[in-house]
Amino acid sequence: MALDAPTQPDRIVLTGVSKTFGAGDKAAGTVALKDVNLSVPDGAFVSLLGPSGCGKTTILRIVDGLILPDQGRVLVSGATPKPGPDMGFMFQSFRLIPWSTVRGNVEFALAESIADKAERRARAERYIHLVGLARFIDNYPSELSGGMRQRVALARALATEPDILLMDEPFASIDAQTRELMQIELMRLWSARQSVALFVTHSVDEAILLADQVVLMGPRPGRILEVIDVGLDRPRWSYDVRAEKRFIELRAYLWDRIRTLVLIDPESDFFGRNLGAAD
Ligand SMILES: Nc1ncnc2c1ncn2[C@@H]1O[C@H](COP(=O)(O)OP(=O)(O)OP(=O)(O)O)[C@@H](O)[C@H]1O
Repeated sequence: MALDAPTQPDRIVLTGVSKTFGAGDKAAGTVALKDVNLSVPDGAFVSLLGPSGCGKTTILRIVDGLILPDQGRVLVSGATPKPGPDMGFMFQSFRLIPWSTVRGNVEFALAESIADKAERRARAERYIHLVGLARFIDNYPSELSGGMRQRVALARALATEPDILLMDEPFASIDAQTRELMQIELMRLWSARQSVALFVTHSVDEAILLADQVVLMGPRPGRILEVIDVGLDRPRWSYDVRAEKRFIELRAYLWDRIRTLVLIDPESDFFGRNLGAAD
């Protein structure tokens, strides 16, 4: 993927990556990724968009080193990826420590990277405040709503201030108003640090709003169909980006592509439906 500054080194590189789950002697398995090539330059924010089951999460898990590809090569910062404090991730199945408070959950994530207790506490408080949970800092996860728990997980992922952020639908169960505020906070943090972000979302608007590039993925077997440069000015919170002609065109284009992909996927619940036709 070329950015405005072509001299930027690629921070994440996937070359010919394929992954099949559950392939055994008898079972053929599920092909999650097929020959995926992706290069993410330093400082880029990339959204992964595509129908359910197209392999978006699998890409994140391969990039963070939690699963290995069957074929192909993955390089993160020039080396084989492995989880560590330079990588922050927030997955759909984020797990909070139930017997620990909001503060305790975020501080725990910092245990490895910040030795000084006071510094760790200050950092945790800063991010808990940032996700709007200052009033709930001493509450336990069971005392929070689903969206609030998701915000704790977000604070935990951001607090380590990682060079690479891997986020799997981090705002999925957050209410619409809070989600907009969280998007702005994420953009602010990302632009201050210029870390690399790989962001999975089902929201076309969110994908465009946040990213430098939108990677459109196709249904099974998971492939990258297109990489689109968003090309909207930053900072995007300083103007009504959704009213821009470019935003409206991109949204219409991506919606049309995704709708078509869902309707032609035989494994989709909406396969073959004539959506939009009058009854
Ligand atoms: N651990 C696993 N074992 C078996 N199959 C798996 C596993 N993980 C993923 N898959 C399958 O691989 C395919 C890709 O899954 P993945 O979660 O990457 O898709 P996705 O695009 O993130 O989906 P969604 O948008 O619904 O979260 C799917 O068919 C899924 O069922």
